[in-house]
Amino acid sequence: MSRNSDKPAGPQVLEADGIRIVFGERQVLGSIYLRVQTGQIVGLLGRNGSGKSVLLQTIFGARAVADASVRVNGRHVVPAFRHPGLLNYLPQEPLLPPSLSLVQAADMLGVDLTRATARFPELRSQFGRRLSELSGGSARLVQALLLLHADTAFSLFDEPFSGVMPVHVEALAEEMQRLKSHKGLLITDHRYAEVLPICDVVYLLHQGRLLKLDGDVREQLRDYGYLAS
Ligand SMILES: Nc1ncnc2c1ncn2[C@@H]1O[C@H](COP(=O)(O)OP(=O)(O)OP(=O)(O)O)[C@@H](O)[C@H]1O
Repeated sequence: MSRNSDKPAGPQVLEADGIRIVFGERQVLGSIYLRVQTGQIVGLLGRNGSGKSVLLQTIFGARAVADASVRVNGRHVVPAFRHPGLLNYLPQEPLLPPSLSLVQAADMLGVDLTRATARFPELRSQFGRRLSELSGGSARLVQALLLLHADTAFSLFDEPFSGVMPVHVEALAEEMQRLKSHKGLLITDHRYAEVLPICDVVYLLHQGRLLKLDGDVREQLRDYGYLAS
């Protein structure tokens, strides 16, 4: 992975707070403070509809929210996506144009496709195919790998494991752990059994509040009704 020479030498810290979102009568996000540092994988869990996607969209800058503060090393970066090399974001929906081949998609993101897929030999025969010609799970895997290997300080992943078969979920989780030395990752995914072991920090979004979980994370996830008791 090439690194931009103008990036700060030390760790970078992404912080978000002041994000308040109300839909109709319901406050989806209220009391939020989130911190991700380069070198960390941060997990964001929460029940369906708790606001995880909305939070990621807001941090990325795709959703304009009055008073939202997103900072990197204390510097205001709203909307964050406008800052070159700062962060990328995999939404729940497909991100890349389906007509692109894997080679073209990798070129567009400045990623070395051979290196990005080195641990996924099955993908090698598909380099010339369009994303639309891949299976749903393979297309999801390729997009997650390309964003992971792209030269940004942070990556935000909304359900990167969705539809990906178990053997590749494991390999993708390992790849995330390997690459976190280069960047900070914020991941939300209901595959908690795969997410928890790779996380340095786990947050739970519950009734508009973002709770940082310490100690017995699974017990707290049960207490808050995310896991069955
Ligand atoms: N444009 C909108 N208008 C009204 N309500 C919305 C809008 N966008 C999101 N919501 C509501 O905000 C809440 C949070 O949605 P969000 O997609 O962030 O949840 P989530 O935690 O990502 O859920 P899931 O785990 O199902 O993906 C939901 O109740 C959703 O219906």
